Amino acid sequence: MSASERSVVLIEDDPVLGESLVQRLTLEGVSTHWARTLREGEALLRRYRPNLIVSDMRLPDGSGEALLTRLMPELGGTPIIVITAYGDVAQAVRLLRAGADDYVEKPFPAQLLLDKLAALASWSPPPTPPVEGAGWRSPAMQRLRRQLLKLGQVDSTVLLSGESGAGKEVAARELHESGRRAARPFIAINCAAIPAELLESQIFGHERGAFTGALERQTGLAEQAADGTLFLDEVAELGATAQAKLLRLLQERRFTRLGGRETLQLGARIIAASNTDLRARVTEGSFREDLFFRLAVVELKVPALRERPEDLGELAAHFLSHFAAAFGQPEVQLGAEVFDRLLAHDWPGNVRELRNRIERAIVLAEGPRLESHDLFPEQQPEGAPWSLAEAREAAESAHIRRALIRSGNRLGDAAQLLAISRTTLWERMKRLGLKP
Ligand SMILES: Nc1ncnc2c1ncn2[C@@H]1O[C@H](COP(=O)(O)OP(=O)(O)OP(=O)(O)O)[C@@H](O)[C@H]1O
Repeated sequence: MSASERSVVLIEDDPVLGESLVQRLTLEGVSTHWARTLREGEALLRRYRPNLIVSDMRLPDGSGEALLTRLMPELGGTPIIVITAYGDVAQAVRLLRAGADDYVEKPFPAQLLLDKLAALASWSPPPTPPVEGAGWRSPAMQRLRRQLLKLGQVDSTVLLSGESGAGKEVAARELHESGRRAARPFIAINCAAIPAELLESQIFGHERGAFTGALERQTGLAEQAADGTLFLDEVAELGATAQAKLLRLLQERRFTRLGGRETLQLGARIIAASNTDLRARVTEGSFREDLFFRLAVVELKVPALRERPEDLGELAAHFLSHFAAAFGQPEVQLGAEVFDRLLAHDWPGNVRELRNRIERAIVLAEGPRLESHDLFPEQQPEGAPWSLAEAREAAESAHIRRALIRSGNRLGDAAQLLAISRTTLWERMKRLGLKP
């Protein structure tokens, strides 16, 4: 992996430590996104898919342990290094057991973290599973599909609501692909992921010289969508200026590139989505009412995963076979009692959470069969307390397994990924009872 591909989300409130880590990491060619609070950290984690997460445990708005334990299963196989307070061994053990990969104790030299990072940052996310017809069995999803099919034949603007990860983008694509614009482009914009100052030029494009750095004319996404579909995800996050521009775009169906004179026609159909209650945003005054009514010509709700248990089995099977193949694993199966556990879970992160729990479990499980504790590591029964040495060994062997999977079980390549010699790898595997 080239250095430019490495990325880290750092959650650290200490300005001096944070700044020095960002500087060191940037110098090493790692692109670093720095959050100073848990809230910011959660937003960055959802926005980027970093190669590595580094998080302090004591933050102004709460405990990093609670955040990571909650998010870990949703983060797929992404390695996590936690920064713990000096001497808090119990916390380090708890975090390693829940799935963290390593920890550093405060205070620590930046170099120590960089060394740990070098060993872990070789992780790269596997390809996203295709959306291939799984997850539409339940009555609620069948009803939704019938509505999408009808809407594909007309041009009304549609607002999709539903919890994060429920499948709003999947529904938007289904509408597009089953409709009469299917052969045209489908362009998705995540309004929350693009900084406000860039959003306008992303949507409308710009002319050469429109602002400093605009060296070439750039067509915007509204133009690229042509007479296909423009999907605006997380519209609730648009600022006041962007809302005004979007309203004008919807009213006039015309726009100009930034710094341009030519008036262009909007040919695309608009689908918008929000995982927060847009009506409530209107009531509290942060979302324009006139824009809301323009967007919500037809409103559809994508049901949460907990409301459609009939879809769980099929989706789980779909993700299992995808990730097993992506990691070059032989067929992976679910243990007998796992299905009941899946049904009992509340799925706050919906289908995305299911996908990421399965991805993480396949990377970290010890055998070809996934058991409940592989999918829900944060809910392990306490049992006999682990010593720090045991927790470290478990994290180490999980990390070695990850390297073996990534290198197709070639010891030499895995050793290189782990930045250790072949002999050292061999000895560690023997000590940990791992088979190549
Ligand atoms: N039916 C499905 N089949 C396969 N994958 C699915 C399905 N539904 C959702 N997913 C996967 O779950 C993840 C979340 O889906 P999607 O992005 O559509 O959700 P969303 O509701 O738009 O989320 P957000 O509010 O965070 O933008 C994606 O990785 C998507 O591929």
